[in-house]
Amino acid sequence: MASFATLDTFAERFSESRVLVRLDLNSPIEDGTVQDNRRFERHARTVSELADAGHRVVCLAHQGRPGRDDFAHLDQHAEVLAAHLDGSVQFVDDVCGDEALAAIEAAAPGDVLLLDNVRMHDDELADRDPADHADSELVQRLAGVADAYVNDAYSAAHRGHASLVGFPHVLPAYAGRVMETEYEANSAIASREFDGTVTMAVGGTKATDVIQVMDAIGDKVDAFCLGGIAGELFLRAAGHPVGGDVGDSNRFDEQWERNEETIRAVLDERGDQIHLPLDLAYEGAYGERSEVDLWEVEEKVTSFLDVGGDTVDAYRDIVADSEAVFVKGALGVFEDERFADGTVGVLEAIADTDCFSVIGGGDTSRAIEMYGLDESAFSHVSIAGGAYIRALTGEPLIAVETLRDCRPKTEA
Ligand SMILES: Nc1ncnc2c1ncn2[C@@H]1O[C@H](COP(=O)(O)OP(=O)(O)O)[C@@H](O)[C@H]1O
Ligand SMILES: O=C(OP(=O)(O)O)[C@H](O)COP(=O)(O)O
Repeated sequence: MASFATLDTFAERFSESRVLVRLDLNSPIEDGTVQDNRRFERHARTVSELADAGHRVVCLAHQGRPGRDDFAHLDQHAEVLAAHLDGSVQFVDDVCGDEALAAIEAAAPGDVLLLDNVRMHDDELADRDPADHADSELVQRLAGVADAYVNDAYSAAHRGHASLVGFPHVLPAYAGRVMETEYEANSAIASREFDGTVTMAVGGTKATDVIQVMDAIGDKVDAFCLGGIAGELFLRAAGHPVGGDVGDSNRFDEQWERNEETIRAVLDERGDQIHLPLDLAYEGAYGERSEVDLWEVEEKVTSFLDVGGDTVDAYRDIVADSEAVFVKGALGVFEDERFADGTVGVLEAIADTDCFSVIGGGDTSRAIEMYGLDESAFSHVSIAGGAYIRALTGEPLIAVETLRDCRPKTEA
């Protein structure tokens, strides 16, 4: 059991408090617009529970990574979050400066504030252990105007960043409803045994997250079906001239350098479990979806945006024969209908069987409503990606560990 304190005990101890609530609102941004997704809807339940009880709710969250094109302020996030609440959300254009402190001090019972992207403050991503993060300016200044801290950001709980691990050392700390339910669901899955084939479809952009735990998950998974960035990186290790950056792309070479050794080792040891794309899809000269057989690729000159039709058929067959299927990340750029075949093909194949299934990846679950699939066809739709696959290996999540280790003494 997690044995962290939850909002049940928070409610017994605090009234009309100033509470810092760490959410994970990290979202896709298309043409400059933040896309609504399950993270807003689920975190809104935690925020509503606290605001309705009369607490002053001060939300902290991040968006993207510095230097990436999805690194952004959180003004739009405040609007999207407000749309899921009965009341409004005041965006504060500051992380922990005087403006932020003044806004927190001026908040009235039931108010909801969202501070700016915590990754805009250098302390957030500094390479420190949790106790040192607790001494940082970011944590000290905000803790000085707050009564308690709630961590609801399960999907970022694998990161040891200041706003995730610093506050429990200096404030009474509780798990929010999303943290509690995702933790329970994913821990239960980790301890479950399956008799038949267990398959994991792996895609998305954060190949590093999955590659780093693939060896550990490999003992539980019989078949990996690879697509997205990870698929191409494994193809590169297998000797194909793909898996590198072309044009403006900056997803491949950096992840290849960080993970080449691990990818080669995993391929060597677990080659029989790994299914790689047989063909790939790209945008043709007239904007149409075009496909190329893997063996015909002599040089990568354009970005591949999906797995090809033969691959989709092969992966569908594997899913159809599976007793459990886990999805981590989309197999292609499903937001563009032309490149949704891989992602949607696998999701449809899962929905057509009665296998146990978990769909994870910050963005991937959006494909469920975008393509008219029924959420009830899946056993669990997680709003986490990297955190959920780590949980499947049984590896601890640092922010969960910190909540547990710093559990308020009155509730031990
Ligand atoms: N070949 C690809 N090239 C670029 N982006 C891709 C590719 N395949 C999948 N994606 C993107 O990956 C995202 C899925 O991300 P997500 O499920 O959150 O996993 P991750 O957290 O690993 O990025 C989607 O937005 C999709 O557009
Ligand atoms: O979206 C997230 O993770 P996910 O894509 O693995 O679900 C979290 O917000 C963590 O973000 P990060 O991977 O930039 O640290």
